[in-house]
Amino acid sequence: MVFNWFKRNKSPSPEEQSKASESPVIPQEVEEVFENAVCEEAEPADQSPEASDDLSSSLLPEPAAEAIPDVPAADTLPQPVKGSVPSTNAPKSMFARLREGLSRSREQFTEGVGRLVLGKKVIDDELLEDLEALLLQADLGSAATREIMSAVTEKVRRKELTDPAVLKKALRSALLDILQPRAETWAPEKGRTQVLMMVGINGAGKTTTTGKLAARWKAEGFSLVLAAGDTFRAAAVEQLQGWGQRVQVPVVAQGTGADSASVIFDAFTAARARDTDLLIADTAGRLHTQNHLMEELKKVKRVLGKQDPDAPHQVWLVLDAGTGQNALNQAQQFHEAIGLTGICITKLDGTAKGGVVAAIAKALPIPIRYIGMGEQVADLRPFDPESFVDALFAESKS
Ligand SMILES: Nc1nc2c(ncn2[C@@H]2O[C@H](COP(=O)(O)OP(=O)(O)OP(=O)(O)O)[C@@H](O)[C@H]2O)c(=O)[nH]1
Repeated sequence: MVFNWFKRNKSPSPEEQSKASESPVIPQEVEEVFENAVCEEAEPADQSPEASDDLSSSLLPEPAAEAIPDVPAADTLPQPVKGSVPSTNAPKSMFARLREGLSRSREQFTEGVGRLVLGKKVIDDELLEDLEALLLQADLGSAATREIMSAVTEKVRRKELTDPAVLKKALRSALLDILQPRAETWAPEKGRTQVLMMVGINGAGKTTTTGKLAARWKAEGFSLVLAAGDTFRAAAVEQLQGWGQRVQVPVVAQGTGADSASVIFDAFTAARARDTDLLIADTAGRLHTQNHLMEELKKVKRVLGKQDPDAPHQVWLVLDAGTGQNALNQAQQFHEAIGLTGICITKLDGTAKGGVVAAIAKALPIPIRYIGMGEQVADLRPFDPESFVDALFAESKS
């Protein structure tokens, strides 16, 4: 029976299980769980009182009521751009979407620069001061602002930049210098089960990003399992199950209040047993200032490490761009606590604070993996500095 395995194995904690054996023996039931889980149609949930207890641990249950966006084919998704391929090579609709998504940030930043230079004949100290204030207002943060200002000021001093009308070009290039070192794509590999842990504060977009990534990689031919490690918010489990249903990816879940490390540990055991390429583990939202909750994340890491010393292979922080400079604090503190290997910046579509991407890129040596600018699967795009900057500096009307 699909739903019984986790119940029968609830008693030993992950730590106890891993003590028992370095390479855990995979019970036959796990195989059965997967055989059932990967079927095209999920079994209808048994509503009897007896069965309802078993439903606390489940794979591919009923879809969540919440609407999950349609999953497009892999070749229609925005692809990572390697090297410095000009972004103008990207399909127009995708660039248009990016440009549209960044419209509020563009108004704040680029159009702000346009207003500053309007009618100016020379780049003087007053203009440079106003520019500095504008960069800070656009949430670029002090370190990125300093770097951009020193690049611009140096060009002005050397008389390489005299015309206010070409200031945007200099800004574009300085911004690109900050962003380019953070563009590093990552994708699952065939041949070993990797774990990607998603972390972040409440509502940043962890569950949604987990679902979108699963849709992308499933469409690219990878096998996946999702772990509903957010055992705190009941709706998060349903939300992830809805994504699992939609993209036909098994979801390992237990009831609300279950031990998150245990859920993720079980999911990893099951994923390894089936040679699944990737386990994506969603986790509960937590403030970077809540030490006990940060300890919980460390426990998840520890427990996974007992099955595979390299696990979790990736730990990605999901940041809501709208939190502006606070996103920078979140990134710094999550990185200090658990060591991040990637950042996803969501909700760029709803904010004028897109400059925070530069603030994060400058402050932390962590790749920015994906940016989100909408609810659809295709709105989560691999981070490509060239097209990001192009979209930010695009003319409003074209
Ligand atoms: N506009 C927009 N909305 C987004 C984006 N990414 C996520 N969202 C929305 O943000 C809301 C919160 O997303 P969730 O994925 O539930 O966030 P979470 O981090 O899992 O939340 P907790 O479980 O409470 O910690 C949802 O309504 C998402 O649809 C984005 O890039 N743009």
